[in-house]
Formats: sequence, C-alpha cells, structure tokens
Amino acid sequence: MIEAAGVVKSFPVRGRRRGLRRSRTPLRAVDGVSFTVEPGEFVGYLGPNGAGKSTTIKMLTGILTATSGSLRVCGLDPSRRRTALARRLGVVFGQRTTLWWDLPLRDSLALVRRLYGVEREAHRARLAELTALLELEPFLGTPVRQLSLGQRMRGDLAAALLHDPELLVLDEPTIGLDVVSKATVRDFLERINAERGTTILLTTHDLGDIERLCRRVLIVDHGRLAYDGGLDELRRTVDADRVLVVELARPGPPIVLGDGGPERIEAERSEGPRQWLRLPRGANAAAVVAELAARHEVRDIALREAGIEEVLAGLYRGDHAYSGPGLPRPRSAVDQRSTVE
Ligand SMILES: Nc1ncnc2c1ncn2[C@@H]1O[C@H](COP(=O)(O)OP(=O)(O)OP(=O)(O)O)[C@@H](O)[C@H]1O
Repeated sequence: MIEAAGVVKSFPVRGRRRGLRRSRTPLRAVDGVSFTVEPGEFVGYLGPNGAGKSTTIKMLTGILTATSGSLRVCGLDPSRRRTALARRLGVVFGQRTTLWWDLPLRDSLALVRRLYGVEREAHRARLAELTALLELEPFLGTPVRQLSLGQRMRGDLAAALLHDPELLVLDEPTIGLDVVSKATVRDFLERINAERGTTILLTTHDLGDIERLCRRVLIVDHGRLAYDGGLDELRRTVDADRVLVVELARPGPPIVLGDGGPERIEAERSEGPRQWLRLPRGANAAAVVAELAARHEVRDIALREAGIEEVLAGLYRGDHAYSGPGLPRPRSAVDQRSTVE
C-alpha cells in the first residue's frame, strides 16, 4: 500500500546574512526514510515535535514533492498522480477541516460525493453506514462552523471515507477531543480497519491512541527512521526499567539481593513495610522473587513494567541505545548525522 525508499525532503531555510547575500541552507525535514506498509495494516507514525511526520504525510498524499528517493502509494507516484490517488486515499488532518464552514454537514458530505464522483446509491448506503457508526444523525443539519471539535472530527472522518478509500492517512485525529469523543473515534478506526480492511497510517502524540490502535509503530527522529516494529518488542528492546514493589510483613532495613555478585540489587526506596527494587536489564524477575521469598517474609509483590509513555519519552530524549531487532541503526549513527546540509 505504501512503499517509501530513501525519501528525502529538504526545505530552503533563510540563513544568516553574509555581506549582501543571505546563505540558504536546506533543512532536511525528512532524511532518507524507507518503509513499506502492507494492505490491511494499522501503523502508527510517531516521533517528537519537528521529527518530520507531517512532512512525510504531505509527501504521501501528494501535497509536497520529495526532493529525492522513491515513493509509491497504492502503486502510484503521489506527486504525479495526485488526482488518481485522491480517489483511493482518505486524509484527515486533526488541526484542519476539509468541510465547508457555512454548509450543514449533510450538504458538505453531498459535495464530497460530487467531488469524488460517487454514485448516488452507493453514496446513500455509505452515508447511512458512516452516520450510524460515527453517530452523526443529531448534527447532520448543523452548519460545520457550529459543530464542536469532536462532532467536526467525526464529520471529517465521514468525508474522508465516503468514497471508500483503500488507505486512510490520519494526522492527529484525536487532538483536543474529550475522552468520550476519543473513544468513539478509536472504536470507529479499529472497526473500519478490522471489518473493511482499510489500511491506516496514524500520526499521533496520544499514548491512548498508540496503545489501543497501533500494532506496529514507525518512530522517526530528526527526519530518520529510528524504529520499525511492534509496541511490545519496543518495550522489551529499549532499556526500560522494571520495578518490583515489595510489601514485607514489617518495616526493615533496605533489601539487598544477590549480594556481592554482578546481579546485586538494592532497594532504592522504602516507605514503612513497602520497598522498591529496580531490576537490572535482562534480570530474571522469577529468580529475584524466589530469592526475596526465601530471605524475607513477603506479604505482597507487584512487578511494574515501564509504560509506553516512559519508553517513548526515553527514546525521544535519546536515553536508550537504538539497537536490537527492529531498530535499524545504532543511536550513535543518528547523532552523528547532521540535519542541515
Ligand atoms: N514549509 C516548510 N519550510 C521550512 N521548514 C519546514 C516546512 N515545513 C516543515 N518544516 C520543518 O521541517 C521539520 C519537520 O516538520 P514536521 O511538521 O514534518 O514535523 P512533525 O514531526 O510533524 O512535528 P509535530 O509533531 O510538531 O507536528 C521542522 O523542523 C519544521 O520546522
């Protein structure tokens, strides 16, 4: 569905004045990104602010032309076949609307039908289906400018899907939505992916979106792909800490396990009978728990895995080494690269 090979996008940037001339140093917003997305996949396209996500999406949809590299979306070159691609692609930008501000939502959606040349009968059936799934009925007659953000986003999703595209590209579709609207949008996306097989590429900073929806994530950093794989593998691969929270029968001195050896673990915090032990990477939690139980009177134990928030924050800050399966290049290579030509 998507094939990107060595895609680069440079923007000219006004530099410092040198004599009468200003230097124009190009900024590589996207710096040699390669990945493929198969039909039916639901992929998260993640990365810190300014990483190059929106620029990639604009190239995928044909709004921007790549400076170099090769890009195929639904088998088409997006910048040369933009109109043909538009019939097979749905796009939603959370920060903008594609609907007509002064028209009631129903009329906006009728105009979308004409734009895409969808037959009246097919349109009617599809509109009825999307109206039910997205619960649009109560505000179909309301002008778009009077819709709440959550209502407008549901309207935008309907507009993007009325022509039944194979691929849906979403740029922050849940930004600013309350918990109920987010849940409606997420349920809907999950459903069209599972039931209709619509391929979805989702850009988001929302951790709930990522955990709930994305089986595979691509992480970009400074315009480069830093990770391509599953969320669970990501949690396991990065050096994310696990913490044992132990409740002893009574308060005592800090627990020390594996004393003297390389696997020595000492409680880093204690509050009354409760103590926190940070497990070193690769430590066998079962063996640690067995040693704990043999040497202490333990009431309760909980193992706290790092949440995806901590894992991503660590990656974005550069705390973790990029190595291992699914991680195409070591962190040092990302660091050594210059973002400005
Ligand atoms: N038209 C442009 N001209 C010059 N620089 C641009 C242009 N568009 C984007 N950039 C720069 O390219 C880099 C990547 O921007 P982009 O919007 O793709 O990031 P992003 O990952 O979508 O960020 P965010 O999460 O904040 O939306 C940024 O440094 C940005 O300033």
